[in-house]
Order: sequence, then structure tokens, then C-alpha cells
Amino acid sequence: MRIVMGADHAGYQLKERLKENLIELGHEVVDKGTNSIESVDYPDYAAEVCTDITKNGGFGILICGTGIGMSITANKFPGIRAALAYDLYAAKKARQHNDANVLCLGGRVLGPDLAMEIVQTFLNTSFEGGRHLRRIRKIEKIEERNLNKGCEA
Ligand SMILES: O=C(CO)[C@H](O)[C@H](O)[C@H](O)COP(=O)(O)O
Repeated sequence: MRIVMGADHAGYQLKERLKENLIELGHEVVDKGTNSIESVDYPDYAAEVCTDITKNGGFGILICGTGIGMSITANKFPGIRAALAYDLYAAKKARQHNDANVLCLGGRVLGPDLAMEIVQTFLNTSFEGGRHLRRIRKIEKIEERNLNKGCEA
């Protein structure tokens, strides 16, 4: 799978660890930074990752201290459905019910082993469609409506 990763300073170490594991598993990983623990701003990395997967496809993984800032930012991008997951159940439902294309993680919340299990659950779970697709369509309509409003303003 093509996986685009991004993190701020609080997610950097977890990103490195997950990246190594994902490459070992044979995934194509695109790393949008950051590349150290020097303080940076998470919206810059969320924007890089979301722009890339919107253009080129694949899944995104975004990591900050809690994952909250990353998820708030990622969900501003049309077509992005970003899910914050701290456990396997949320990771599974994010794919089955929400067809999430970005997973947000908290580098200050999760240990690396649980984080990797969450990532694998997310990547290995398919969207169920059916009633869930109807709800995704409604999200898309809301997005469209808000984009059009933005143009009029
Ligand atoms: O956005 C966040 C909280 O929702 C992230 O956890 C950031 O990583 C965090 O705010 C960074 O905090 P710091 O005090 O600047 O290291």
C-alpha cells in the first residue's frame, strides 16, 4: 500500500518507528517530515500529507502529541476523512463505517507496539459500504455546500 506519513516534533519518534515497520512489511512509505524533535507546527505537516493523498491516493498517517491537532487540520481538506484512534476498535470502525483515509495517532498517548497494532488494523480493514456509504455521501454533500458558500463570500 502507498502510505504518506507526517508528524510534528511530538510525533516524530513514533513516526520513525512506524515507518521502519511499514517498510519492513513491504509498504511504499512517503515521509513528509518532520525530521527531528525540534518544535514545529502540526498544521504544516497535515497539509502536506492531505494534499499528497488527495492528488496521488493512498492512506495518510498523521502523528502529533495527542493526534487531535492533526485530525482537526486534516478534516478541513475536502475528500479527507481523518480518524483519531487510540484503540483497535476505533481503528477498525474508522475503516468499516467511515471509510477513513487518514489515521491520526497521539505520540504522547500510545506506546509503539499498540500504535503499530492500530495502524495494521486500520490498513487491513475494508469499508463495509451499504448504509455507511449513504452517510459518507451526506458528508460529501455538506462539504460541497460549504465549498460553494465559501466561493460566494
Ligand atoms: O495539537 C496537538 C494537541 O492537539 C498536538 O498534540 C501537538 O503536538 C502539541 O500541541 C504540541 O505541544 P508542544 O507543547 O508545542 O510540544
